[in-house]
Amino acid sequence: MKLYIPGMKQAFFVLLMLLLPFRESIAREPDMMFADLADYDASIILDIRYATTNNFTGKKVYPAARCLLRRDVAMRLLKVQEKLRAKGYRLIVFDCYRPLSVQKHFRAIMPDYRYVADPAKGSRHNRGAAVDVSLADSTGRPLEMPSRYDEFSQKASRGWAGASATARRNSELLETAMKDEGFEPFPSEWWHFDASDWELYPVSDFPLEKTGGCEE
Ligand SMILES: C[C@@H](N)C(=O)N[C@H](C)C(=O)O
Ligand SMILES: [Zn+2]
Repeated sequence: MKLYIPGMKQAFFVLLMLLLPFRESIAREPDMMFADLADYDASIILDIRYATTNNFTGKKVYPAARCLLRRDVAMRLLKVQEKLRAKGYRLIVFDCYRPLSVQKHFRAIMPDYRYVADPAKGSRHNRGAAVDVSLADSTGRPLEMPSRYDEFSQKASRGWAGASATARRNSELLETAMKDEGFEPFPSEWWHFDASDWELYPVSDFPLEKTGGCEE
């Protein structure tokens, strides 16, 4: 026996139409998971300064020297490393995901938007969508750059005219490699790069634990 309900076909069609945009939004949903870079590539040099006293605060701020990034952002950074290694270079990573509470602490010490983002808006680091990086040669020796990391002065600005030719060439090499994989250079800091789709990711404040804790 065939069951026939009047208007059934039309109702099915309307339901389908209602569900289509929902399906599209699922397809566009970004990957919110965090990845620990060390789980993927041991050739990237981790020099997580905020896990040491060698940073602009003079204090150890992170309990662990880890680079956590949104998974897709981490995959892009791995591609940068792969391409650089083929040319005889390696990435040095200074900072990745940074909890919002740490951003507030930094901002209290350095209240200048050119060097520390406003925690009211959230840094792209707080979203797991920014990295502070430099370059080393294949043996791990850091390359000359226009300034020290977190040197909050005009020396850190991209295209600073006072940089040596070598430092300029090295920072341009880094910039090109990062841009090629979808990272945007930050004008006042040669080391800082934002994932171009950073807006997709929410600001987070989970602590950087010694292990685990890779979720929002
Ligand atoms: C603090 C410095 N390393 C940095 O990452 N600055 C940018 C602007 C930020 O806070 O997002
Ligand atoms: Zn940064």
